[in-house]
Amino acid sequence: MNNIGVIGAGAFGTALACVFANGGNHVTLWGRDQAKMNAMAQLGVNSDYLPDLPLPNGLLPTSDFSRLLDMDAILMVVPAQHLRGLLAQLDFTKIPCPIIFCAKGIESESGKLQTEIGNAFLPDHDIAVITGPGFAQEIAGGKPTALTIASDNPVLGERLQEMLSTPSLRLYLSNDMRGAQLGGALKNVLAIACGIVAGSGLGQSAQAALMTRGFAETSRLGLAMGAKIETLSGLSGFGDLVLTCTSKQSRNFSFGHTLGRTGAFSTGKTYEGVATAKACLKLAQQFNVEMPIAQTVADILDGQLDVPTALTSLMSRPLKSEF
Ligand SMILES: NC(=O)C1=CN([C@@H]2O[C@H](COP(=O)(O)OP(=O)(O)OC[C@H]3O[C@@H](n4cnc5c(N)ncnc54)[C@H](OP(=O)(O)O)[C@@H]3O)[C@@H](O)[C@H]2O)C=CC1
Ligand SMILES: O=C(CO)COP(=O)(O)O
Repeated sequence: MNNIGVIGAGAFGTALACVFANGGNHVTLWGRDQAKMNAMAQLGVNSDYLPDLPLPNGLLPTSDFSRLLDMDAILMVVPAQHLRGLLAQLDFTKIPCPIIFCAKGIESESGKLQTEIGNAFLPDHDIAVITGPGFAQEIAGGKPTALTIASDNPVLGERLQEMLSTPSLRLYLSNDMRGAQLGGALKNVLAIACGIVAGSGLGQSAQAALMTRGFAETSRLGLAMGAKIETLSGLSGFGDLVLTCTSKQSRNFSFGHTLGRTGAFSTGKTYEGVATAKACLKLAQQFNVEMPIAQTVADILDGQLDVPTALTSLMSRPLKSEF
């Protein structure tokens, strides 16, 4: 039994907290809003994000950061654009345990990955990444899920894999944190694109084409940035792309679907692909890689392209060889 901390009490943080508690661990789930965390502790449910799932025994919701002093590992599960602000506020000097980054996004202003931001604030901490195909609702409900745990340090990676795997959550080990994060972040941009195509009624053939060419785009950027093709083709890349680009359970896909169907931009939920589309363009430029799908999504989101024009321009690009 381990002491596991989770920072970020949204859908995914709560789901991970549930699965670790159901696996027999002591879990402390930290959220920034005291009233919400008190209500969660009293009612035994996260009414805002996972209202249908009672919290298991062994899970302590709190807004008191000092409750995280004695953890074996802490998972950071706040949306990617808010990681920097949160790390600037929280003091980890008395918390020496490994920190695991779980958000799927790239910081739009800087083009930085979560671990790059993490390293800047926590240079002395061991760090790792958890990512891969899994919806919070299903994970929290104990449905079987396989995710990737990535760390540069193989000893740490194995220790965390052992510590955090449970009967319903199978963690596969990787030493490619960069590839794992890129795959998880870019699939959200592609899910918006696939949602637009589906919502516009263009058919599943177009969706398959977009997913495949989107994967080619992800691989081009990933390889240019030093990621491994095995990682990009694994759970954290191809696996999550398949899940997210084909399911209305995905917020990013649904965002795109509504946009394609009605022309309206949804608000009020975490749509990581929106900010990450912008970040992709920075990285594409920096690494001199062509990313026409990410560019098109970013242009639509910026209001520079309407959906019909965007689709025509993608289809009328110069003909080229597949590889
Ligand atoms: N949901 C899912 O199925 C999965 C999500 N992920 C990833 O996990 C990450 C988190 O997503 P998810 O939990 O679903 O998001 P949610 O929208 O469900 O929850 C967001 C959480 O972040 C907190 N938060 C928002 N803004 C800030 C801020 N400025 N500072 C501190 N905390 C903040 C919210 O707190 P408050 O309630 O107080 O606003 C809330 O606890 C994303 O990167 C997502 O891609 C990964 C796999 C699956
Ligand atoms: O990352 C996810 C599934 O693996 C969840 O996707 P959404 O953020 O689009 O809901």
